[in-house]
Amino acid sequence: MNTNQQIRSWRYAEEFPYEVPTLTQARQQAERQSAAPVAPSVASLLTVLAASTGAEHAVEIGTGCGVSTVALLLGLREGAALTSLDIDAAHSQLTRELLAEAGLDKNHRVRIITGDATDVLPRLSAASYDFAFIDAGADQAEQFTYDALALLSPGGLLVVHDPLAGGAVADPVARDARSVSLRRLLTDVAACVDDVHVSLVFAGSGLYLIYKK
Ligand SMILES: C[S@@+](CC[C@H](N)C(=O)[O-])C[C@H]1O[C@@H](n2cnc3c(N)ncnc32)[C@H](O)[C@@H]1O
Repeated sequence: MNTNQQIRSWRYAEEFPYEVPTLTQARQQAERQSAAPVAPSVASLLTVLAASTGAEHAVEIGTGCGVSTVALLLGLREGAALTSLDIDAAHSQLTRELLAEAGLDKNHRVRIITGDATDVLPRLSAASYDFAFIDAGADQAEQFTYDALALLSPGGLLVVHDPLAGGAVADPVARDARSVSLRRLLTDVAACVDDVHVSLVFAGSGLYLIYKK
């Protein structure tokens, strides 16, 4: 495939997903609050991954205004638990209201926690989650990834959003602290071949999938 065909195919894939009204509502709210939501391609992938892994205990870092939260709940089986963290109380509250309005908090055990993931993640039970999603910005992504890996039980899946920091990581001349930290994260985790399977996926802003053996 040449570069033009790749760009055309990427655009087609990005515009492909159909979103249910609750996701559209969450997306509009996120845009009003400037809490950049995951792209439709990422939301649809999260739903498929949450459903296909059969996850029972999921954790999300970076609730924002709930686009990824809704996408995860659409895929999680009935009765599954989702703990979602955000440092911003207004984002947490808007997401709680959205989930209640859509009835998405009825068939799952949902906890929306307001707090800094730096403090909250070490207090969650280690090796007790089978799905984790990180979308709380590039600055702390490296630390949150290792914290989230400690929360996963063997067989669990960790999904890190935007691991290429909007393209900076792939730019060989970018030497800023974020790009260096994310490149180190990608390569260090991938090198742990006895402990993980990894895949770098370019949907939306990109995803780093880490399966814990
Ligand atoms: C890009 S938004 C998340 C968007 C959301 N995943 C969605 O799809 O709608 C990033 C969120 O991470 C939160 N955040 C940033 N630093 C954090 C931290 N240290 N602990 C918890 N949340 C944090 C921000 O408040 C913001 O709501």
